[in-house]
Amino acid sequence: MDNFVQYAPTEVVFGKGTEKQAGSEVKKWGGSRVLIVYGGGSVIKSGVLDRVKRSLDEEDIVYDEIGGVKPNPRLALAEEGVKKAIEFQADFILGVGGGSVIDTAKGIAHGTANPTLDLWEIWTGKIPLTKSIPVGVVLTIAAAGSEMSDSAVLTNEEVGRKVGISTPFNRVKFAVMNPELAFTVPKKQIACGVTDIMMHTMERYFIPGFTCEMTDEIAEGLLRTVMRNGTKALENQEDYDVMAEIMWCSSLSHNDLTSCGRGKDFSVHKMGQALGAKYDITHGETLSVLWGSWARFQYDTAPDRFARYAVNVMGISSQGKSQMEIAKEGIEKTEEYFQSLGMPISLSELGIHPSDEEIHDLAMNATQQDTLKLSRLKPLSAAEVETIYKMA
Ligand SMILES: NC(=O)c1ccc[n+]([C@@H]2O[C@H](COP(=O)([O-])OP(=O)(O)OC[C@H]3O[C@@H](n4cnc5c(N)ncnc54)[C@H](O)[C@@H]3O)[C@@H](O)[C@H]2O)c1
Repeated sequence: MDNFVQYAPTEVVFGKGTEKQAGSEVKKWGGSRVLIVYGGGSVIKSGVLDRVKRSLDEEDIVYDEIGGVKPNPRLALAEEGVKKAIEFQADFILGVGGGSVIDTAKGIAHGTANPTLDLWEIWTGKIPLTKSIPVGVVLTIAAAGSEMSDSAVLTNEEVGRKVGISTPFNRVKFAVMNPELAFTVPKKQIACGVTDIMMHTMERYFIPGFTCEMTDEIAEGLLRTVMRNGTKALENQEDYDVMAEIMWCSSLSHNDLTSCGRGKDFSVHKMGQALGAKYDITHGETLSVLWGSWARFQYDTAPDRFARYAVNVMGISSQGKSQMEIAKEGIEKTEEYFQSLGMPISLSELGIHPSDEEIHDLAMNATQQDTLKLSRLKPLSAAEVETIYKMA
């Protein structure tokens, strides 16, 4: 087991009706002037935004708001939010929505605390982030895990890049999670969410060289739970217990519990972000499209790890088979599971047929111009990443 620090400071307020506690949570964490951030209107239609506002009123907390966050959230809207927050003298940012809203809220908080600095320069690491203002979240979809993660992802449309920033300042103060709020999530988004939750766990699992029994058992249990309930949610998404399991998996998959003693990789995410920035594809789809090709390209470097996954997560029988055979079956069964959710496992299923030049650009983008070796299984150069894109 490698040395590690486990830091997951977010207060989780989980269960039915908990959005009514948003106001008291904001007050508890010192907020008195709040900028509410939300997306395309589902929170208006469902009435959740009104309930959240009422709970702020009850605590005499004043607020302003910014809506219109889109999936693959844009830097430009976060910058608009920073302006609004500064004008309003906001001391707290409250995101009501999913990963796109939460990441925008995090961006607005960082920009508001650093009004003289350029947000994109902070985002890309050119300027170190040394302070922010507090963020709270009312989650409406189980997927990204941003409600407990140390990361946030924004797309800069001007330069065509989708970039994530990891920092302790991205840990939100509280996350209100009422699974009932996710009953209205479209089926495609539920499937994308389950895929993303799986990938957050798998990107911490396929790292060879460490013995981490407890961490492995948690990860394998999480994967089995989210897969079982993912299938059930597509049959009946208004089953509270099913949605509750998925929502809790979403947070645990990305609060670093499953990296303890092993760390994380996130190469599939990096390759997926390059795809998301270029083609504006839903995040979960970028992952289901790439994972099988990523795994086939390098499972021979850690067949024991892939075989363990195949047996313990995908339920493959090991009898009479070599580790390589078991590992390969595990990859195939994972792709079959993605397909059972209606997720694509190749780019062509999304109608995307990139040219060689476009694939080269994607690989250069994902590897930061071939300066970043992706993957902790086999450090992948830009040329190898190109091969994986071609396989996908
Ligand atoms: N910060 C992180 O740790 C992290 C991790 C993974 C992914 N991400 C990023 O998060 C984004 C994806 O976030 P997401 O998967 O949570 O989805 P999302 O926030 O993009 O939302 C997906 C869609 O579902 C809709 N929606 C949300 N809640 C709804 C509800 N209750 N009813 C009806 N519709 C609803 C949204 O309006 C949107 O159209 C991507 O940009 C991805 O790169 C961030």
